[in-house]
Amino acid sequence: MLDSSVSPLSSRFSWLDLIRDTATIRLLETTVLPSYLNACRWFAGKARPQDRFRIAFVHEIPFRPDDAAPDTAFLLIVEVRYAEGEAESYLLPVSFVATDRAKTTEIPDKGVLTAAEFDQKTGWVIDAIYDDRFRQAIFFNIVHQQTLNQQAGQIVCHRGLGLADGEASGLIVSRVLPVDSSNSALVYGFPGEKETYFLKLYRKLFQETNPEVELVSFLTENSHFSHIPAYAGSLIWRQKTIPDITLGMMQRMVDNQKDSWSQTGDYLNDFLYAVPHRLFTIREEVFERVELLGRRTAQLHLALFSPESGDPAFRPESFTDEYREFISRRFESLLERRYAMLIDNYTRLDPLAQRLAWVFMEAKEMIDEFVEDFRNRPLESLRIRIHGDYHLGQVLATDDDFIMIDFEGEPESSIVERKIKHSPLKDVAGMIRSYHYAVSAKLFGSVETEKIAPDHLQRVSERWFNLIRDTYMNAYLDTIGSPHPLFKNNNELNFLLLVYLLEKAVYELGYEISYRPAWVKIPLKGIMDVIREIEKIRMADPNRNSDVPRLQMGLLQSKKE
Ligand SMILES: Nc1ncnc2c1ncn2[C@@H]1O[C@H](COP(=O)(O)OP(=O)(O)O)[C@@H](O)[C@H]1O
Ligand SMILES: O=P(O)(O)O[C@H]1O[C@H](CO)[C@@H](O[C@H]2O[C@H](CO)[C@@H](O)[C@H](O)[C@H]2O)[C@H](O)[C@H]1O
Repeated sequence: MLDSSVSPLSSRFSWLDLIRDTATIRLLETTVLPSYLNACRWFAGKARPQDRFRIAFVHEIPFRPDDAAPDTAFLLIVEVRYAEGEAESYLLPVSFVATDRAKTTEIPDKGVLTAAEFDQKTGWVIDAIYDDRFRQAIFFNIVHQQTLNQQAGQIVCHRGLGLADGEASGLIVSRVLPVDSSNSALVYGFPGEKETYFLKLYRKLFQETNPEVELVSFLTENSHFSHIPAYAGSLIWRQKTIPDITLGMMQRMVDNQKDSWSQTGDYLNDFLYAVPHRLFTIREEVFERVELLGRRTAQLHLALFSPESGDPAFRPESFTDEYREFISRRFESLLERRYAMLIDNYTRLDPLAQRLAWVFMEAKEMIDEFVEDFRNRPLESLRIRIHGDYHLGQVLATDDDFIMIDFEGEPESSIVERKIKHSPLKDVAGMIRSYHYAVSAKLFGSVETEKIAPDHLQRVSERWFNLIRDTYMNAYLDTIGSPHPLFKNNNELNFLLLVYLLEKAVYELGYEISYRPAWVKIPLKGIMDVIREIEKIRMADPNRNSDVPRLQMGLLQSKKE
């Protein structure tokens, strides 16, 4: 599998001296890393013109001495500079696997950086996640809470409550989880038993503790919340003068068959098959699952609502002027970008999406007025830390329950933005949008319904969605209990839910124009539902500004209607 005809990178130094080997570092920066990173799924800079790859720091993670000779992996902190915009830093652990060892190690092609020769020893420089010695070393360091001194600061390993005392002292086996995502996942287990630990190695690094570590450790150690995989530890790069940088986090491994997006898709199949027969079927089991997710979501928010917390990061806050100004500005700028994207891509949209796009553009003034209302209206509900990127794909379905994962926040937001407290209704809106996606994607993307008129499909999916949304929402609110300081009253609750639903659907619109043009109508329909509600609120308000035009719903009719 490893191609021995590739001409190797050659150094007179030994691998252990990589930090001093400036010529090899240079060569890696100029010839190896650009092509390697651009082929990695987790490298987010592929679409940006790149200026330079620089190995900004090298940390050493010695292996445990299972060999006669000491050996080590290096954590490369690779800084990528672009023609425009901010530079980014990525974590790339590397190890050197000599030719004889390579024969007995399973290394996928995508894990090989280059063939190499160090001090006359030939072999391969690989992404160290594919080297069991590295995986073992990381696990050992977390279990034993090691601190490893480096040229720049320290690598500090923290052990969490999810790693039971004594449990991890025996032999452990490990592998790389074959999920291609924005990070890398390593899993660990005891021989002959189910895998027990899941370690996420973050690839894109931020100068701040990753919000995921803050939330998961708080939920495990402070709230004892059992519907996340318990926090088992983390890997931190600590320096005196700048905030901690999180390199990895370990949690308990969850035995799951699929995530809730796939599970909801399965449930929707029954519904889909009945549509051509003009039957409307939802099994009771589906309502029970949706109700359970509503309850679990509320329990998550109750676990994050911590008025007594000594930690200011988790203390509830009010809707300050700053917060409202920040959200309003971010929203206005998002709207501008989305209108521009729609205009640029209008001709690529299908007729239904085009009609929806028209109504959205015609409603601009009404939406502006709604955002302005959010900016100025007094609000007495509270804001807390939330999941931040909550949708069906972030909830694993176990046999009879749910486990929530991926607390990193919105991928497009900066790390500081991801730590801002919001109303938990932002998460609720994320899940509601996800149910809307699930039914729309199923009905509009399946052969069973391809001959059915889009307007009819729209009505059928709306019926399913309304029932599911209400089931989820009722279970959520029942569990939160009323009155609750998180939500001042029903008026505020309904208003805030509309704000976050609109924001989420407008965000999704950009994602779909860029990645799945056939799905653009899904967020546009979500936007439509919200602006209909806004219109109702306006009409009921005697002080409304009558200059703002009414919603042009007539534009939604297809010609034959
Ligand atoms: N604790 C866990 N136990 C088992 N599988 C998990 C666990 N956490 C995540 N996964 C699996 O790994 C995938 C990626 O995890 P996620 O947290 O979403 O990482 P990323 O931020 O890289 O998308 C998930 O979709 C899920 O299949
Ligand atoms: O999970 P990510 O953090 O990568 O989120 C991005 O991709 C999601 C798609 O995978 C996208 O989510 C949208 O599509 C989902 C179905 O594929 C749906 O369940 C979500 O409700 C919808 O928002 C997400 O917006 C994007 O940030």
